[in-house]
Amino acid sequence: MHGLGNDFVIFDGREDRFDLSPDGARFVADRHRGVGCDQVITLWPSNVGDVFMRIQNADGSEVGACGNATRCVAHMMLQEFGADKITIETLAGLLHAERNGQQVRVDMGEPRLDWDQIPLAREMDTESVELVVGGLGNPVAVNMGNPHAIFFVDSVDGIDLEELGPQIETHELFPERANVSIVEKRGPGDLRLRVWERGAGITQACGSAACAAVVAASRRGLVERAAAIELDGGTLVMAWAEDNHVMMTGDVAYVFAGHVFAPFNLEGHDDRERR
Ligand SMILES: N[C@@H](CCC[C@H](N)C(=O)O)C(=O)O
Repeated sequence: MHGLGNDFVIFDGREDRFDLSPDGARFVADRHRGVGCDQVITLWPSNVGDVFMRIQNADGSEVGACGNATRCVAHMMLQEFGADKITIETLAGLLHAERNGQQVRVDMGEPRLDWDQIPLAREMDTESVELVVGGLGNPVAVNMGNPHAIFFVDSVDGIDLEELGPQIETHELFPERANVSIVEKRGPGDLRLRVWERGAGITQACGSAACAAVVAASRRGLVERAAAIELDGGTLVMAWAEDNHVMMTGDVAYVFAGHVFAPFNLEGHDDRERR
């Protein structure tokens, strides 16, 4: 599936508890050798929600949050259960999702804003982080179940995110690395966002980055706790509600790729050569 072009391979491991190693996830996500995706998602049974969603980045790392995959999995489960609401457990907590017409709305939970919750390497104001890399400086840091650095710029065009993204992702200030966003205010309640994702690189969209962006822009007084966020792959409607929860609404899409799996041994080995 994909959410605004941020694409996923989703394994249903609810019955056999299918478990993919970091190497296996890297292989599946590889766009040349494997199927190719930004994140690999595995569904497991949950004791507290309708389903547990495991998230592995294209580099094999396991993470706590993925907004776009949450919408996709929510849509699958809403269809399967014939329900209007669903709960999804992740490493970061229990998320609630519901139908919103053809779209899915997810309560992405509460942002964490203290320096040691991001986490940063040392104490500082997360609304103005002491960091300058290339032409980018003073990001807002937000944790949405995963760490985000949000840089506000006059124009997102012409910024070399391929060059600066990895430098910031792996900067010593972020002991767990960081997702890196550049945000331009295009109008009242209208933000343009480009993202370099931790463990995946440039993606067409990042739901948790959109959450972090509406929180960061609100803290800086650029929006009034709500925004339409325009990503490379489409638009997400975001709100940071008065109860401190971040609400995300957007599209999902199915990509039927079952036949692509046939040549692969999913333990992480490509056995096409033997066939
Ligand atoms: N694409 C996701 C975020 C996936 C995880 C992220 N790369 C991380 O390492 O934290 C989204 O839509 O939120």
